[in-house]
Amino acid sequence: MHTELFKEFMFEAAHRLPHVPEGHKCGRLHGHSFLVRIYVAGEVDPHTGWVIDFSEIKSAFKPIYDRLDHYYLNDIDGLENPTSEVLAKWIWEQLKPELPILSKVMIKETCTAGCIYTGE
Ligand SMILES: Nc1nc2c(c(=O)[nH]1)N=C([C@H](O)[C@H](O)COP(=O)(O)OP(=O)(O)OP(=O)(O)O)CN2
Ligand SMILES: [Zn+2]
Repeated sequence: MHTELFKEFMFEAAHRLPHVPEGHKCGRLHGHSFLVRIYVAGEVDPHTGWVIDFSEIKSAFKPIYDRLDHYYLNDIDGLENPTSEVLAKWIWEQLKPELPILSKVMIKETCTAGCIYTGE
């Protein structure tokens, strides 16, 4: 049986978008409670009944979480223009080597707006 799992994380961070048009509200410094949903996909092990222990996803994401939570995202290498799209790809690139069965990274930066990156 093949399944896709997810685990959610929330972090708080500040950012501004440097390439928006003059006067755009996102050019100003502001913050979000970012929601990150990490997806993995694979075969369910018949003995354990799972693809991977959710806690392994948490452990793999922890060093990334520690770089993001309560930071100014624009100061982080690779996040100088921290849109949801750029952030989702950045997280993918950090996480994929540690979690090869990673299948998607979803970011929600507000209650109504977000992005899904699948590595392409
Ligand atoms: N494609 C993208 N568009 C925007 C991004 C982004 O990362 N990718 N980011 C922003 C801002 O960071 C902004 O904080 C979030 O945008 P928005 O949904 O417009 O914010 P609101 O919650 O104020 O939206 P309303 O639905 O109008 O209340 C902007 N665009
Ligand atoms: Zn924003």
